[in-house]
Amino acid sequence: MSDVVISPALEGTDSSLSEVRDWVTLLKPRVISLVVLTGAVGLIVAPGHLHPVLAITAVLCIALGAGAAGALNMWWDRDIDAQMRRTATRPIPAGRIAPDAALTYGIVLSLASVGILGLATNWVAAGVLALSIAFYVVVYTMWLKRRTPQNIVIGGAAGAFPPIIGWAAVTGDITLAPLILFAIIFVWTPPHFWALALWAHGDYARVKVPMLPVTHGARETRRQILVYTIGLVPLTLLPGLFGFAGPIYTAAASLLGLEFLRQAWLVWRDAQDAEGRSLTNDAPAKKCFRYSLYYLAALFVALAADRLILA
Ligand code: HEM
Ligand SMILES: CC(C)=CCC/C(C)=C/CC/C(C)=C/COP(=O)(O)OP(=O)(O)O
Repeated sequence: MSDVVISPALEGTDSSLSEVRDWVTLLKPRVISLVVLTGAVGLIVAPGHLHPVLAITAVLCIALGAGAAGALNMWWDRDIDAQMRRTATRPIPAGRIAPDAALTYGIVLSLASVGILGLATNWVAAGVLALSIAFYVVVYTMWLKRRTPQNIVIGGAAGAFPPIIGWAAVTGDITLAPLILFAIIFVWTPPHFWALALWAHGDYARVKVPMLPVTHGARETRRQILVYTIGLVPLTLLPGLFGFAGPIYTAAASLLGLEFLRQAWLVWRDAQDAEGRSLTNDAPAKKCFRYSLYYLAALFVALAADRLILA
């Protein structure tokens, strides 16, 4: 067996690489990917034309703004993140990034994303980006998250703004169509998050964050997931009914919606003990959470495909 000798120069590269990785982690890159997709689709389906360079700049600003909001969320939540298994290794609780540095980073990136978007497109889009950052950081993270189980119902609006931002970047205004896209993400968020909270509730209970499964139990959470999903599916048919999406989107929304209903139904029907706790290690809830991500991505891709193919 040969010993691997790492030269000091390579060690340096290694540590600066992991430092870069930590700064990227602060932006919650995996969550951002779906935010970027919904924002980009808002931009694609909006009537009118934006120069490709400006369109790419707008999408990058949405990503940067959402990432900055994620960094500010992690700065504020560093105390509870340190105590939750899922979040304890994040850069701030693990001591790899100083809280003050993360705060500065989040503020600078927020200002930069809003400023650049305003200069590159218009101040309606930039204003909605600023609003969504404020909604996620102030309304959800600082105010509602630790106070009420309705935290993600109200605070979830933050993540529903990106299609409006994309649309407004092209048109400079906000009409019924982007508001419907907002409503779809708004109603999608509770089943998305509560499916995860069903099996992560131990973490939330430990840090006294009043997520629905902690305050109202697993059975009520399953019921709410089903109720919101039943509300969501007809909402996703509105783009077709209002004439800004065609048959590709409507067919996709129907099929994807039926599967989401089936997943939510299986969560509701999951084998439970007397208190409604899962006897299957929350297998249906885990599947439903994963499906929620696939669902929203596929729905928005179908909307864009409809517009690009049938245009
Ligand atoms: C207040 C509303 C929301 C809450 C509380 C929430 C919560 C969560 C949580 C706790 C996770 C687990 C992964 C992690 O540790 O980061 C997660 C994953 C995810 N969320 Fe949400 N979410 C919300 C809204 C959204 C929205 C609006 C989107 C995009 C449109 C989104 C996209 C995603 C994606 C893509 C993942 C998977 C990340 C991965 O693969 O690790 N979420 N969400
Ligand atoms: C344009 C813009 C600002 C978009 C961002 C909006 C957005 C996607 C918000 C929700 C994302 C999310 C992972 C929330 C969870 O926060 P949490 O604190 O409950 O989760 P955690 O415990 O994993 O930190």
